[in-house]
Parts: sequence; structure tokens; C-alpha cells
Amino acid sequence: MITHGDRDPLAFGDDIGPEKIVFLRTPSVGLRAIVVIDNTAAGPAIGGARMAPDVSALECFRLARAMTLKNATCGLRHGGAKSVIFGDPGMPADQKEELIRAFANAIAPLENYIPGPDMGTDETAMGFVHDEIGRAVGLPAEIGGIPLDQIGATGYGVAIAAEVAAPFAGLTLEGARVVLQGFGAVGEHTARFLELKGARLVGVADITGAVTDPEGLDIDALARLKKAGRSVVEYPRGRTIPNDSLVAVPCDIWIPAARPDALRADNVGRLNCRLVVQGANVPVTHDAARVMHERGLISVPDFIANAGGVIAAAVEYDGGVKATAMAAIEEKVGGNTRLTLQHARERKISPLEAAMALATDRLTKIMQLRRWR
Ligand SMILES: NC(=O)C1=CN([C@@H]2O[C@H](COP(=O)(O)OP(=O)(O)OC[C@H]3O[C@@H](n4cnc5c(N)ncnc54)[C@H](OP(=O)(O)O)[C@@H]3O)[C@@H](O)[C@H]2O)C=CC1
Ligand SMILES: O=C(O)CCC(=O)C(=O)O
Repeated sequence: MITHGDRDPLAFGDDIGPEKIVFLRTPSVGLRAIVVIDNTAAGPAIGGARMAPDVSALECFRLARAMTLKNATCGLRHGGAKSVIFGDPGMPADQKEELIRAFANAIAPLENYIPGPDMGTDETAMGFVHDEIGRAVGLPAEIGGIPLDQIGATGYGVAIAAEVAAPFAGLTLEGARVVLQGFGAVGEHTARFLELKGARLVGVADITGAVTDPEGLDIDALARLKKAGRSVVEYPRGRTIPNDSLVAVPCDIWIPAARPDALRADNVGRLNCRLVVQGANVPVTHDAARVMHERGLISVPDFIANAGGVIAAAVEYDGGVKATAMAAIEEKVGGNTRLTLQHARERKISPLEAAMALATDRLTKIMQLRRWR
């Protein structure tokens, strides 16, 4: 098992992958990027392209592995990969387009990698990649895509996971208080779908800070602020708090929907909730997962809860439509959440252990079908 302490990219390998770790540079446009193709036993690997100033090979590998587990658990005909592009996603649009187009050309030879949107990239960026190399998912609807961020594919799945997990934590969604770290593509849609199921958003953070209101936050007002390029801390009511205090806001369901390692050994003890549903990728360290289990807190692992985006991406790749994608998300995310939490309860193991067993069992079967296993 790979540990979070590993820093040497060549030390990442285990029996599953990665197959390739590729460092890409195009100095004339300032492109620096990394692609990790973890495992392609099930088919060409799908995984998002993340743009942020402080990404790393380790982050990329951990995200690629999450995709391998996610895609296998969902029974998709795709392996797992991920890419990271060093850069400020808020850079001027023409500069970003140039960087994305350069990235597309740099990954052109990596035919087993199909990129999709992730933090810092979106449907438009995938449209540029597709224009350059004819290979990307999460495309704009105008060119036949299922724009997975716009329709909230992942947020829909996170809400389904929360609904299925709620009774395991002694909760119902009606009146449940929700806290969200991150109010981007995943966070905003998760809030909206959960509100439709009767839950109330009582805390939210973006990169600048956090705001809380036990009476409930107005999701439309928060969305208007973000659309205007402002922060949730400018929300006119409620109480603003520093980002690192969000973990302790009293609630029923705490949902990370931003960067890795949001919950760690040093802050997980401050959680004041009954259920954690992992909207982000790799938002919980193994230590933190163990502590949550010891405290009796139910946590739905990332590769179970946030598979909605890649399910939509796989449906799009097969030529399917939005309605098919939404039905598949409900069936696969709901089913895997139930299976994970039932196994965890029956076998007295943590949800992470149960989910890993489910994923590796399916992945082993997939790998056994291959010639080079
Ligand atoms: N998009 C998808 O379909 C999928 C995404 N995911 C995962 O979900 C997570 C979010 O992705 P997505 O919503 O697409 O990304 P976005 O870039 O759309 O949104 C990210 C949000 O997180 C906020 N944020 C960033 N850093 C911090 C921080 N340190 N503290 C609090 N908030 C922070 C951002 O703030 P600000 O607005 O100020 O920048 C923004 O609101 C990622 O882990 C991604 O890998 C998983 C499955 C699919
Ligand atoms: O390919 C995509 O953008 C969606 C899948 C993804 O990257 C993820 O689940 O993290």
C-alpha cells in the first residue's frame, strides 16, 4: 500500500500501477504538467486535468489511483489516470486557452489517456483539448458532450451517497444540517441537490474563508457571489470564520469538496458531525479515516461517493445522453454506497476498508482478463 509519505515518483509503484508517469514541458508557453496513467486493464483511462499553482507528482498519482478504484468499482470500461497542470486557474482567458491547447498537444501521444475537467479546468477547456486532439470528455453540450460540471453530475452522486448513508448514521436528510468545504462545480451542485432532498446548508468555505449560519445559507446568493468572482465570506448574513474552523462547525453531514487532505490526524478530532461524504478526491488521510471509524463516525470514501462525474464522462464517451448518465449515477453511486456501508457494518471494518475490498476485488477480476496481468 502506498503511503502519503512517499515523495519519489518512481517509488509509487505497486501491483496495480502506475503504468506511466509522464512529465511534460513546453517552455515557449510556460507549460509544466504531469500525467499519471495508473491502470488501463479495463480500457483507456479517464481522469480529470487539474490546474493549480502548487500541484505535485504525488498529488497526481494519488488522484490517478483514486480514478482506478472509482472506475473499477463502478464497472466502467475505463482505467484510471489523472493530470496536473502547474498554473493559476484564474489567469487571463487567452493565456489559459494557450496553455490548455499546449497541454492537449503534449498529451496527444498518450492515447490511453482521456482527460476530463477537474479543479481549475472546465467544459470549455475540454472543448479546446478536443479541438486539438479529438480526445476529451466532459465536453460542452454544443459539440455533443454531457457537460458534467454544468449539470452537476458529481454533486448529484454525492447527494445520492448522502441519502443512502444517512440511515447508517442515524440521520434522515429532511432537516439535516450540511457543511461544505468548497463551493465550485461539486460543492454548489451538492448543496442544491441536498436542499431538494430537505437538507439545509449551514456552513461553506472557499479558498478565502468560510461563512456559517445555523438558520441556513441562501445557495442562490452564494452562487451569485462566486459567479461575480467574489468569496463566500462576502455573504451578507451569517458569521465569517477562518477556513480552518470549518471543520468544527456543528452539523450532521460534513462534505469536503476541494483539495486533498482536508481531514487529517491533527484536525479530524474537531469534527462535530455524524456523517462525512467525500465529494473531493483524497480529502481524508488514512490516519483520519481510522480516527473517524474509531469514533463511530460514518464516512463514505471518495471513490464511492464522487463517481458521478466519471460515470457521466463514460456515458458521454459511449455516445449516451444526460438522462442515461443521471440514471447510471443513481444506480452505481447509490448501490456502491449501500454495499460499502453494509459490508463495513457486517464485517466490523471501516467503510474505507470495505470500499477498498470492493474495488480491489473488481480490479483483480478485470486484471485477470488481461494478457499482461
Ligand atoms: N468536477 C468533478 O466532476 C469532480 C470533482 N471531484 C473532486 O471534487 C473536488 C472539487 O472539484 P471541483 O468542484 O470540480 O473544483 P472547482 O475548482 O470547481 O471548485 C473548487 C472549490 O474549492 C475551493 N477551495 C480550494 N481550495 C480550498 C481550500 N483550501 N479551502 C476551502 N475551499 C477551497 C475553491 O475556492 P475558490 O472558489 O475560492 O477558488 C472552489 O470553491 C476536487 O477534489 C475534485 O478532484 C471529484 C469527482 C468529479
Ligand atoms: O474525467 C472527469 O473529469 C471526471 C472524473 C474525475 O476526474 C474524477 O472523478 O475526479
